[in-house]
Formats: sequence, C-alpha cells, structure tokens
Amino acid sequence: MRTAYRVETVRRAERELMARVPEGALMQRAAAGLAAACADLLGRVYGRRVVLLVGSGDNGGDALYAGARLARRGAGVTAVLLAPERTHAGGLAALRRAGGHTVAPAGAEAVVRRADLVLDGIVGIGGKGGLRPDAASLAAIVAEARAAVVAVDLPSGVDADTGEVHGSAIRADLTVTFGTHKPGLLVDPAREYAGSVRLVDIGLGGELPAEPELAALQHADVAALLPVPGGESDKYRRGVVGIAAGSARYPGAAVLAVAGALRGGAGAVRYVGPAGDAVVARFPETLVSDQGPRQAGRVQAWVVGPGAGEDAQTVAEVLAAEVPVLIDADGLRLADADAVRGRTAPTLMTPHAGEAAALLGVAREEVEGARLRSARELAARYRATVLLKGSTTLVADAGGAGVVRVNATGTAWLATAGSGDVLSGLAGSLLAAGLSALDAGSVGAYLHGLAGRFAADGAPVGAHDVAAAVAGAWRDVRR
Ligand SMILES: NC(=O)C1=CN([C@@H]2O[C@H](COP(=O)(O)OP(=O)(O)OC[C@H]3O[C@@H](n4cnc5c(N)ncnc54)[C@H](OP(=O)(O)O)[C@@H]3O)[C@@H](O)[C@H]2O)[C@@H](O)CC1
Ligand SMILES: Nc1ncnc2c1ncn2[C@@H]1O[C@H](COP(=O)(O)OP(=O)(O)O)[C@@H](O)[C@H]1O
Ligand SMILES: [K+]
Repeated sequence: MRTAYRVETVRRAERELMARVPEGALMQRAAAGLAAACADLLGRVYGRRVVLLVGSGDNGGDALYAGARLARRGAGVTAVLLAPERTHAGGLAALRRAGGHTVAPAGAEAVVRRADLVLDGIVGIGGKGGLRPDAASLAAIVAEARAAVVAVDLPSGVDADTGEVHGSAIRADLTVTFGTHKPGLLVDPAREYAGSVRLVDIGLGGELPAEPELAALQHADVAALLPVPGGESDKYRRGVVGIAAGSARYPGAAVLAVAGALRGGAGAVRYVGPAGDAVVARFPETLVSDQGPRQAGRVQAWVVGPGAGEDAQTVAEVLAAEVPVLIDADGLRLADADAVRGRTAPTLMTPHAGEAAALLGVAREEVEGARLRSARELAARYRATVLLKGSTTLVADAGGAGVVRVNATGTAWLATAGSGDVLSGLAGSLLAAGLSALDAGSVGAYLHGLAGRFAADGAPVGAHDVAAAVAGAWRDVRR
C-alpha cells in the first residue's frame, strides 16, 4: 500500500523524530537522497550546470545542501535566492564552501536558460496558496527552459493536502519527496505537476499514524483482495451480480456492463432490461430476464444505471433491494437522494466529474480542480461510497471521512465511450463476490486501469477491448 499523509501529520511526526536525532540530521538525509536522485537523472554530474531556486524556508535549505553535494562532484551550481536575507544559513554556507554561486532573481533568466538541471526549492509543505508574484515569475522562466526540473518535496505552488492548484506552480519532471507521499503528489491536477515521484526515506515511517489521508493499492494488496474460487465453490456461492442497464436507445451499455461483470469474479451474471437479446447474442452465459429487478431472482449485488435512459422505476426498485448496489451513469441522475441515504446495505456511486458536478450543483471544472474534496463531500451527502472517475480515480467511503483510496493504474486511452460501463459491471461483480464497497471500487478501478493499459499499449481501444483485457490484469496481479 502506498500512503500519503497531510502536512499537519507530517509536521507532528517530524517533531517526534527530531527530538531523537541530532540537529540537522533530517535535512541531511533529505539532501543526500535529493542529490542522489539528481545525479541519477543527470547521468554524469561533473561539468553539468545546475540552478537552485531557493525560497526562505527549509525547502530551500534542502536544495542548497543538495546543491553543495552536486558542486563537490564537479557540477557548476548557482542558487537563485528569492529572499537573500532569510535564506537557510547553513545550506548557503555549505553551498559556498563547495564552490557554488548565488544570484538575485533578476539574474535567474540568464542562468536558467543555460542550465541542465533546475532544482525547485522555492517552497515545500510550508506553502500557502498559489505562488507569489516573484516566485511565479521564476516558474514562468523555468517553463521556457530546456533543463530537467526536479521539485524538492513538492512542486512549488501546488497544495500538498488536496492536490489543488491555485494559480501558477512549477512543472517538474521528477519530484523527490521526503518521509512520506503527500496527497497532492497522488491526486490531479497537482499530480501532473509532480512528474514521476521518488520517495526518500528519512526515518519518518515509525512516527506516522496508522491511518493515512490517502492510500493507493499495489499489486500485492489487490491480489489479497481478489475473490478466488476454492474447492467448495459453486456459481451461487461465488455470488450472482444483477445488471439493470441499457435501454432501447443504448443497448450497448448493457452489453459492456455485462462484459465487465463476467470478468469480476461473480459466479453468474443476471441481466434485467430491454437489451436482453443483444446481451445474449454477445454473452450466451448471461441469465436474462425481461421482468423488473424485483422479479429477477436472487442476486448478491446490483449494478444500475449504465445506458438506463429515463427508467426511474428500475432504479427505485434496485435501491429498495437489501443487497449492495452500484449506481452509475443515468442511475445517478435518476436515483432519489433520500432513497440512497436510507439504504441499509452498502451503496457504491461511480460518477465521472461531470456527473459528480451535477450531483453537487457545481461546475465540472470545480470538481476536476478539487477531486478529493468533491469525493468526500458526495460520500458525506449520500452516505454512500463514492468512486470519482477520471485521470486519478478516488474512492471515498460512505460518510466521507476515513482513508480515501486513490488509483493511478489507468491511462488516458480509457477516455473512450463505454469504458465506464465496463468498470461498473466489473466493480459490481466484485461487490457480489463479497468485497466491501471501498474494496470493490478500488480493486475494480485498479484492474480496469491496468486492463486499459494492456489493451491500449499505446494505441486507441474500444471499451470492449478493455473488458477483454481484464483477465490479463487479474493474472498480472496474481503472478
Ligand atoms: N517534514 C520533514 O520531516 C522534513 C522537511 N524538510 C523540508 O522542509 C520543508 C518545509 O520547510 P518550511 O516549514 O520551512 O517551509 P517551506 O516549504 O520551505 O516554505 C516556507 C516558506 O515559503 C514561503 N511561502 C509560503 N507560501 C508561499 C507561496 N505561495 N509563494 C511563495 N512563497 C511562499 C514562506 O514565506 P513567508 O510567508 O515566511 O514570507 C516561508 O518562508 C519541507 O517541504 C521539506 O523540503 C526536510 O528538510 C527534512 C525533513
Ligand atoms: N485521462 C484519463 N486517465 C485515466 N483514466 C481515465 C481518463 N479519462 C477517463 N478515464 C477512465 O475512463 C473511464 C471512463 O468512464 P466514463 O466517463 O463513465 O465513460 P462512459 O460513460 O463513456 O462509459 C473511467 O474509468 C475513468 O476513470
Ligand atoms: K519545492
């Protein structure tokens, strides 16, 4: 499990740790890891031109000590001091001893233009709001430069706790972060500014609480959660998933949701709705009924909504069932909020940003700019687990408090019509197999993202290709 902690938690852990280690030790560990990452990126350090952007806090101190290490290995290092009188004194002295130079911000453009590497030490977890004008000017200069950019701890200007970006921020190729990931490194839009992320261990782990702000499942976590049949299994014990989806206008949504459901681990897939012929033509193993959900026979979980059009009656019937329900697409619009809140069995809602915005009564851009807050807010309002789809998918558990799962296995190739329908079937199948809503959502998103990657492999794909690739994703996870 990869975890991320909020700034106040990091600060607390840092204080505990600092009380037990010599003064300055943490910054030296951070700077050593940072310098090593820079050296790896450069390949050869000797003779390279390195520019440090140095703010007034410890983030600047990290950059200065790392710069000193690179200077000792033969790099030409120049520090741009944003606040000369408040620069980290020890770091500055170390850089000077190692032969590094300093310039005022007015001289930044000339040195940055010729640099091989820029280290962004403007601001780290002490940052508030978007970059101030003087720092923003530096960010604009860096954006025009050919140099590789390494962010120290965080790209300056992004919100460490939320992943929001207000105003300008540094765009990095690599972020070297210390002690733990911060939420902003895992959630878009900030994640995009971070580039790839390297975590440097400074010994903070033991001081961090058990419950992080964010958790990202890894292969081993997913493998442990996948429902795998045993000797005593039969199709009913593995769980039956009901799919109430599709309409005369959108029969394909039913086919794609069933395609996902067949790959999700349930023992049988039951389909109710007007697209039964299309479903059976493609997947003859589906149990089909043209009666409503109430008459369909037992299921252990329902998926309702993909391509549902205006069929509010079916949505209401499904919500009345006392089994876990996944609500997607049209179902989100048709579901009565009180009926969702009043359910006793788990509910998993799977909106994309536009659907989430409609539910929250805000603009789509607002959700995209504040994904974490939006997912928690929806989960609180509906008392349901909410999976917010997109470039980084988030899953907030019912009520909105607690650890939010983040998934980054996906690829932008998944932005193709119907791929959400596949996800709803897949996650619904995992619900029927007995996973909690939080696990079903995050495992579903993980497999779906991986399947998207495998299916696409650098080329456009259709949603049915993604469904077909889910089995390969399972095997990869269990290998
Ligand atoms: N935690 C750990 O375990 C370890 C942490 N370490 C390191 O310490 C870093 C945190 O250092 P920190 O606390 O000194 O704050 P930091 O990020 O340098 O920024 C504060 C300065 O930025 C300024 N500023 C604020 N907002 C701004 C804006 N929007 N635009 C422009 N400027 C802005 C603000 O200025 P002021 O408001 O005072 O004028 C203030 O002076 C952390 O990220 C990591 O790198 C490691 O060394 C070792 C272990
Ligand atoms: N830029 C992106 N990067 C990664 N995954 C994405 C991106 N855009 C969309 N996705 C994923 O693709 C799927 C699209 O679902 P959705 O928007 O419901 O499409 P549809 O309604 O056409 O089925 C979701 O799983 C979402 O997380
Ligand atoms: K920084």
